Amino acid sequence: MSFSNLVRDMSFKDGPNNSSESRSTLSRAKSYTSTQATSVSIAGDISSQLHAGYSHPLSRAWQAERQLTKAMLIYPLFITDNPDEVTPIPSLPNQNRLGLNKVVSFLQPLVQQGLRSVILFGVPLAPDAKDALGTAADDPEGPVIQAIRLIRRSFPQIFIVADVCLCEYTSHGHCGILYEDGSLNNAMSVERVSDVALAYARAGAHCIAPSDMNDGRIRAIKLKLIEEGISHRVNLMSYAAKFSGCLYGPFRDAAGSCPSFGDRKCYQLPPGGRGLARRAIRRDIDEGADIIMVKPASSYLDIISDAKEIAKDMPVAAYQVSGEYAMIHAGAKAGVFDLKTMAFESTEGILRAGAGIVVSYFTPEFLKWLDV
Ligand SMILES: NCc1[nH]cc(CCC(=O)O)c1CC(=O)O
Ligand SMILES: [Zn+2]
Ligand SMILES: [Zn+2]
Repeated sequence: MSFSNLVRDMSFKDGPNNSSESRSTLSRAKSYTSTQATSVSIAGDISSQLHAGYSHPLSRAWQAERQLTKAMLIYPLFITDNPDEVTPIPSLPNQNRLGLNKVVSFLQPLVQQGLRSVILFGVPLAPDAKDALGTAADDPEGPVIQAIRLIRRSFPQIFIVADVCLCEYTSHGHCGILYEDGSLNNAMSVERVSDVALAYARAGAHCIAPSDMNDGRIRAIKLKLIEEGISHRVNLMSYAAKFSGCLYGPFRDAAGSCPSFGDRKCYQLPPGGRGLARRAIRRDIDEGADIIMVKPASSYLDIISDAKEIAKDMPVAAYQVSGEYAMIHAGAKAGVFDLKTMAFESTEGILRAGAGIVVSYFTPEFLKWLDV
């Protein structure tokens, strides 16, 4: 057995009960080494000793630059226009669509456990709710605007993020307004999206998070907030690096926002597009974003790390999206791993990459798990 193998072997005996055994094993290892490999210096021996850093849960926790805290979590909520509804979302285990009358009782226990922030998505269910312009998005009687008002009244300490997009409200399910040939009319979309953003901000949202991905939307929203005189109290979180891919399926189920034709590849980033992501991050900083978001999270840790490098003086958020959450649940159900362990491991990866804010469907669980 080589010296390094022998030492690695010893790593399983590092509990307090094994310390004397470990010491004697170490001296045996040393004498073995001194006859077999005299070139190993004492300095080499010292620098090879790392396990002291992870022999105790607290010294293990200290190895992380950033440890998950409740304040880092934003919890996604799906609000319907059907006031008494609480409907489980089949593809998103443990998540529900909520009607307005259910929001307060649903949030109450979570707020007590330390919930600090929610991100709101509207889910119009009424049969005539959708049209080509997504008119319902900023309906003053619509679920998002009503939920913003309600949550501000009921839980003044909660930081309310309003996702802004048209896809939940357009008849075609795309994230903007379309030309007749079905392609995205960027100019009209930006105009519409920024109007919706302004409506959410006026209603009292602390943070506007446009996920539509139209070019120039951050600047347009920022200018409208300034013009309105509310830019000092409304934070702008850009989904700057949002990749197209197959991880949004359960969300589109939940929000009823699946495009009726085509896909979103012409306005969300291609999964290999690291350079485009870096350009989008720089652009959105220039246009006035206050927080940069990367989405999805776990398959895009390099992008999170790029975001932290490019936006080093800003908070960076990561969205562990519906498909990632559903995958972890499926894996746990199949016995691949333990749910809680994997929820922590995936989130720690996201923090390690550079995020300081995590949008997570695990938020209610984390609020409990972080207490013990
Ligand atoms: N613009 C819609 C939107 N806003 C947030 C998500 C994804 C969230 C998730 O999957 O959890 C999506 C889906 C999409 O772009 O199709
Ligand atoms: Zn959208
Ligand atoms: Zn959206």
